[in-house]
Amino acid sequence: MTTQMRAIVQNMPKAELHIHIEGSLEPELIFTLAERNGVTLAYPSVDALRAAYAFTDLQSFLDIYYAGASVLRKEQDFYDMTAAYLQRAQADHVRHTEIFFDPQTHTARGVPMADVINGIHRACADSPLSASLILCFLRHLSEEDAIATLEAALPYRDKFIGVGLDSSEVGHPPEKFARVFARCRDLGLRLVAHAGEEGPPAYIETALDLLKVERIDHGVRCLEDPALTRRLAAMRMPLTVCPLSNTKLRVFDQMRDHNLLQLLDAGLVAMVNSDDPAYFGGYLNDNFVAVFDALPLGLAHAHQLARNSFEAAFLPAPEKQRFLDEVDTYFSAFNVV
Ligand code: HPA
Ligand SMILES: [Zn+2]
Repeated sequence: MTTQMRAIVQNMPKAELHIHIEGSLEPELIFTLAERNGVTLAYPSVDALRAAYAFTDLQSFLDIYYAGASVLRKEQDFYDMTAAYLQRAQADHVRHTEIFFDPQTHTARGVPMADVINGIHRACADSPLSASLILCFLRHLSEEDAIATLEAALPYRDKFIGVGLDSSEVGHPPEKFARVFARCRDLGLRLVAHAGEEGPPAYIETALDLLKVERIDHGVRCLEDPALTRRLAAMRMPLTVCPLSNTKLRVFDQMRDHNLLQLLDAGLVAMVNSDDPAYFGGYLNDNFVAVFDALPLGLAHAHQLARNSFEAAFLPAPEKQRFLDEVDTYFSAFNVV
């Protein structure tokens, strides 16, 4: 990528729609919080912890990700983690972000739901960024556990806009959560699910048909099924693609093997996200630079990715339009609108 192209992509207004807040916990903050809370870590130093970030698949990452999250105990811990992410996102010209959080990881350790949600929400309220929260159910746990988690979160219903589904995908298909997603739909919550990251295209189909999700997180394996790909394009179903995550977790061996360009060429509403930036080697602009360096993507693709990020956002129509206009105005300086 040229220096000019790099600057254009870094400075363009964008939305981030696939970021797990626990995945923004940097090793330095893990050690600070461990000390503050009297938690003993299995690693003697920041460098030793960082050295353990050598993943072979999703599960090998999740084991370390849940261990890192164990230092989060108090409302202020959740606040500090979220405030750090929001500051970093601002530096990457993120205008709007929809943040995933995994309450079961914390409530299982005895942290009150109130402290999880209030800490993350308070940091969002204190930030100049537009930010909303999406509560994710851990799919390796039971649907009963997800239902109990939803009930525990309902007193804070005004502090999150939707629900998602994450953690170990293979062996935990969307249909396992059909009833809790139906309940969330009745409550007026927005619905998303991780599907087609490590799992087969059939999981994308059941996420659409049985969970009735409005976005697919990852979804990169859809291209294995041409009929599904056409369906996703026709319904303008967004895919929240995470390039650095996909290479670190070996969904693709190398960035030059990533299918982002094929997804865009198929007419899919794909955009770039960071997933778990503290673990995968970078925040949103690092993902843009990595994928633009490896693939033949140009100015028109950058414009499309920025537009897609706002089109896919759960924002009221006037706000969404203002962001889309901001994107078009930004790119009009380069003659590609
Ligand atoms: O990429 C992911 N996939 C599934 N679960 C997750 N939890 C954090 N990141 C991920
Ligand atoms: Zn994810």
